[in-house]
Amino acid sequence: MTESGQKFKIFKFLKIVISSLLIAALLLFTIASIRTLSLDVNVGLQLARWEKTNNLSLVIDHHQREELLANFKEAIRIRTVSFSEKKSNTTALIQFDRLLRKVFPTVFFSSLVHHELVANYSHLFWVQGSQHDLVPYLLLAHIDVVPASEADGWEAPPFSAQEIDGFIYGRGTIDDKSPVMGILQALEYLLKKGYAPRRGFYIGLGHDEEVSGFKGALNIVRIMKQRGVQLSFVLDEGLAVLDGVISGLQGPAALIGISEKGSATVKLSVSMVPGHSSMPPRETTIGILAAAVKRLEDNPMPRLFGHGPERETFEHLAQKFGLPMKFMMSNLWLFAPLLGRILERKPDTNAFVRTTTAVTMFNAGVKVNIIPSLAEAYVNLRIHSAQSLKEVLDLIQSTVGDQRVKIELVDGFDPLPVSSADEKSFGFQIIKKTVLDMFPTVTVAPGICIGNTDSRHFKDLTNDIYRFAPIWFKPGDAQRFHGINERISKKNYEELVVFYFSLIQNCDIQKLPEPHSSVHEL
Ligand SMILES: N[C@@H](Cc1ccccc1)C(=O)O
Ligand SMILES: CCCCCC(=O)O
Ligand SMILES: [Zn+2]
Ligand SMILES: [Zn+2]
Repeated sequence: MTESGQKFKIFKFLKIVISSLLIAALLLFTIASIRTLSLDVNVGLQLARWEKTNNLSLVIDHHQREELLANFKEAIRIRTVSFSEKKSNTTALIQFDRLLRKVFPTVFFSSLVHHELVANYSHLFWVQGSQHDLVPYLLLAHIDVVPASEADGWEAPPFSAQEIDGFIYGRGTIDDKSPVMGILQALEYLLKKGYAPRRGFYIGLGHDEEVSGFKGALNIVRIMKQRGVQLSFVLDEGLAVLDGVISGLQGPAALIGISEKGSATVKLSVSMVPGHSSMPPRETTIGILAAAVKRLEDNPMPRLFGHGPERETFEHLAQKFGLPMKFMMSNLWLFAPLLGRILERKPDTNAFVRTTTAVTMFNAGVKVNIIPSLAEAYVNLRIHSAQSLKEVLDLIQSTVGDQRVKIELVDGFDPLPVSSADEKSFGFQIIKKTVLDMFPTVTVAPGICIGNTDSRHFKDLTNDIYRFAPIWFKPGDAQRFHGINERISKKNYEELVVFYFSLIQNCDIQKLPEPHSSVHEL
């Protein structure tokens, strides 16, 4: 072959190689832009700036992981105890404010974030979104904790944040400082990475949730109402990931609270003329009140299992039970009464069955040789969604059945409205997606929050209030709530940070995809 013939052949070969490379490059670019476009539609702009990820270790290094745990421990050590509506540890609340400013500088100095103190010790953050037509949401948590005494049997001092077997022990580790610190830590990392939300959102941190929220949360609501704020949804503390807690349930279940029980705190009192204990009446004030309290405990409120949002919970979870429970849960129309009798056997599942009655305080007597002039007891009830506050008070009246016992309602409210949880429910689906992205084996179901939260104050600002944090509860862990040895594993705390880290990004979605697609494709 002549030299020119060879050159021509080489030229032709090169031409083919270059054009195929160009076609391949074009093809790759097209695929990548379709994927980015589709993901962009689903998860917002930040992909353009940096890859969205659920994996914290892709975002932070080992040193930062140590740092986030140190920040959390420091928060636990500050004794932000609420004793009563009138008595809080304000020094600790001020210390806590200083801690937040110290460990989350990017949050406090970002031009995207507006921070204000509310009622001196609560915090309201507004994180501006680039797309003003997207309705904002609220992440809610509380700084205050209930009292704790090491003498009650703690394995580690309740404000030490001591590590034992990978768990951080302390009051507030689950209720509610892990969400407080988890939300802000997630935002700190997002802002540091150059993330800017499309959908604006609020972060509310109340300082008196454990004693009603009338100063913190209620003032945050007042400010929001003054500014005409409407919310897409609220996510507050509440239910969790239950793993082995509901007997017979195969695998962990993330229950997202779509309502919460009502509450009533009732004061019972008996008074009579005091006297010398050497000449006692047949019954003293203590005896009369004790008998009344005993009648309340011996006559629990009626079983209402299946008449509230718990119905949806068990219908969602039915497939995760073995027979016969699966059959029974799929036919609650027939088996609800029987299931109620099964679930009422344990305190944490009895709370799904009825209005619960807890005698929590009993005070009487001043001296061993004086007939007590006054005996007082407080009863705390959490009202099932199918009952009203008035019905409960009437039942207490009839059960006590003794004119000598004075009955007073200290504070109370009806069960809360039920939030949406269908495939069109933005907040529910975003929370569900975020949970499933992190814990693919978990079953997500709507649930009734058996305790009460600050979120109830926000019911005029949104129809959709959810009570959930991805805190992992094994059997017995529910007793740590307001109990002894409250704790969270280091791993679970990091998961909380990732959860909020992902949730904030997932909320940038313009709108939910059509219902036919699985939640995972959001
Ligand atoms: N969250 C606490 C305190 C509280 C009680 C009642 C109403 C509101 C808040 C609880 O559920 O016990
Ligand atoms: C049990 C779920 C909510 C409890 C709220 C609290 O005790 O702070
Ligand atoms: Zn609490
Ligand atoms: Zn709480």
